[in-house]
Amino acid sequence: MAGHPPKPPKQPTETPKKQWSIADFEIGKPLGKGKFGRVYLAREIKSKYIVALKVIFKEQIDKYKLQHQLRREMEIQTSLRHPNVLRLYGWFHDSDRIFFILEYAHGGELYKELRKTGHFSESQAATVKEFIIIYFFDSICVDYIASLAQALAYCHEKNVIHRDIKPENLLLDHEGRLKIADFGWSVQSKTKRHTMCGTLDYLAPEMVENKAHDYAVDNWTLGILCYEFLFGAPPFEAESQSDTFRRIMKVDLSFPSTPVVSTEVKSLISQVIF
Ligand SMILES: Nc1ncnc2c1ncn2[C@@H]1O[C@H](COP(=O)(O)OP(=O)(O)OP(=O)(O)O)[C@@H](O)[C@H]1O
Repeated sequence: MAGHPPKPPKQPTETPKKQWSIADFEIGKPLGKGKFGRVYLAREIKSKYIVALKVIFKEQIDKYKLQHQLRREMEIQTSLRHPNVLRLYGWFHDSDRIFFILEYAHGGELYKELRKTGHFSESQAATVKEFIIIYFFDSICVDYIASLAQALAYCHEKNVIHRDIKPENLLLDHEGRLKIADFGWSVQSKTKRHTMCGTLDYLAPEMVENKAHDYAVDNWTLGILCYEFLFGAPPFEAESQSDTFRRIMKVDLSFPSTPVVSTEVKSLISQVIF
């Protein structure tokens, strides 16, 4: 079951209007556990295509009244097609569970990679030139920040705001390519939104204050992640949530003396986190 076929014979979506069921899959090892269910490695029996099957318990969804959020996640993630956005091929359900058929990210969480190394070198995170080119002039991406910037630019073009970009929601495929996952907090909207969501450390001031916000909140997070990739911790980390809140509101940004990071990159981060 383990392993990833280099050239899958057929993707689950290629059969039009197929009604999937659990009988179509062989279930393999557990890949992880989320708040509302578990994720398993799985293989579609007919095509032998390897996927990740996310199993969510309806009881939990009902309990926390998350039906709308889940439907939004399904609709948004199925509609997105970008090399750095994790594919949601389809979904199905039985009497008590909902199943998401997801692209399998063989490399797991970027978060674990970050925790292993402590921080990335500047060239791993992205060169300032590449970052600017990718984000503002839409050129080729070479690494994490650049990939993320490009994927976010794509989402924003489609009026999708992710709103919960953080290392835990970034997965890596078998080639180490970054994939944005977990569109549970995302919205598709041209107008400003009001819902407070996401993890405090990565939230923009307008989000922590529960004010109207738009795609700029994802760009803010890009700056936060760039900082975390380079220094190993997000810039406004504090002992308590209220201290983090205060630091975000003041944009209390400082750069540690080590690891050594170029002035250009520091200045870029300061500009993104304005
Ligand atoms: N497509 C995938 N490929 C490989 N591993 C995955 C995939 N999706 C999830 N995982 C693993 O399973 C874990 C749980 O994923 P899941 O999306 O359920 O949880 P989560 O990120 O905590 O989301 P939520 O906040 O919605 O509970 C992830 O942290 C990751 O390690």
